[in-house]
Amino acid sequence: MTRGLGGLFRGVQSLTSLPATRAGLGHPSACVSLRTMVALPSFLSFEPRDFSLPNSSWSSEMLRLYEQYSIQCEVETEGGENRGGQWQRLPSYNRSLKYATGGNYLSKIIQSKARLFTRNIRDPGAGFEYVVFANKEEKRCVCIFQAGHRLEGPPGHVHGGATATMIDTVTGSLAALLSGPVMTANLNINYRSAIPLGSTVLIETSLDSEEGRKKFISCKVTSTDGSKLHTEATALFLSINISHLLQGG
Ligand SMILES: CCCCCCCCCCCCCCCC(=O)SCCNC(=O)CCNC(=O)[C@H](O)C(C)(C)COP(=O)(O)OP(=O)(O)OC[C@H]1O[C@@H](n2cnc3c(N)ncnc32)[C@H](O)[C@@H]1OP(=O)(O)O
Repeated sequence: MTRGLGGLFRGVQSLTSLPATRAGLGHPSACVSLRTMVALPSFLSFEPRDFSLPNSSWSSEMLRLYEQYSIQCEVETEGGENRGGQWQRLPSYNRSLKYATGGNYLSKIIQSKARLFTRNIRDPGAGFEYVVFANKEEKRCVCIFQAGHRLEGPPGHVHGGATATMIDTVTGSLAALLSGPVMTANLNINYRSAIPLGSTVLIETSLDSEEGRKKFISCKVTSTDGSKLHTEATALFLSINISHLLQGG
């Protein structure tokens, strides 16, 4: 499931090799439990839901664009090599640590009730429906976003905070794809025209420049045909050591 995302969260992956106490598991026996859980027979194993796959709520426009980018995605050959397209679809679970463990158990143990903000509404179509495609070579991402009825701000339109959340998510995904664990240091947003609830929009983001631990990224939210500009933003992400978060951020 994490095919093609090998380098995505290098720093996070090292979590899996942390001693139990540093990984926040609290008790040394947690190491044993983790090993036990990994050894569970497959019929008992936990299969996480990848929320970035099509569901019944997706509009025809969302499906069309999903198809358009999917056919440009890399494919894994029988020999296990990645070949083909320049794009990759980023999987999306309801815990971000699942990216790093291929959807496995670690994230169930640490802060078991925590959920990724954008993926905590399970009712299809009610909240943030989106899929992110990344082009690592060109250092850019495209997100197809369909805003559900629970994201209302002004009547019939998307809440500015929901738009900001999506901008943070897509720019953050690009920054993490390029350099591992990051945190948003700065986000500047200009709202140009309101987004109708239920509509499908494109969130396009690209790397402007980098300087040491800093990644400067810009972002545009437009109608799917590009004719209407909804929002423009710039963001600064700083690479962090994962211990920054484990020690309380
Ligand atoms: C985490 C891994 C999970 C991966 C799974 C990903 C899953 C993928 C999908 C989800 C994607 C979602 C993405 C959401 C991302 C968030 O929403 S993160 C949450 C919101 N952000 C925060 O809470 C951050 C809070 N702030 C902090 O923790 C710290 O201030 C920071 C940002 C880590 C920086 O602290 P620091 O590392 O000590 O850096 P510091 O030494 O202060 O500054 C270093 C340099 O940056 C500059 N700088 C620092 N802050 C600023 C600023 N605000 N403005 C301008 N310059 C600044 C400094 O001036 C300095 O510059 P130089 O002097 O070197 O030229």
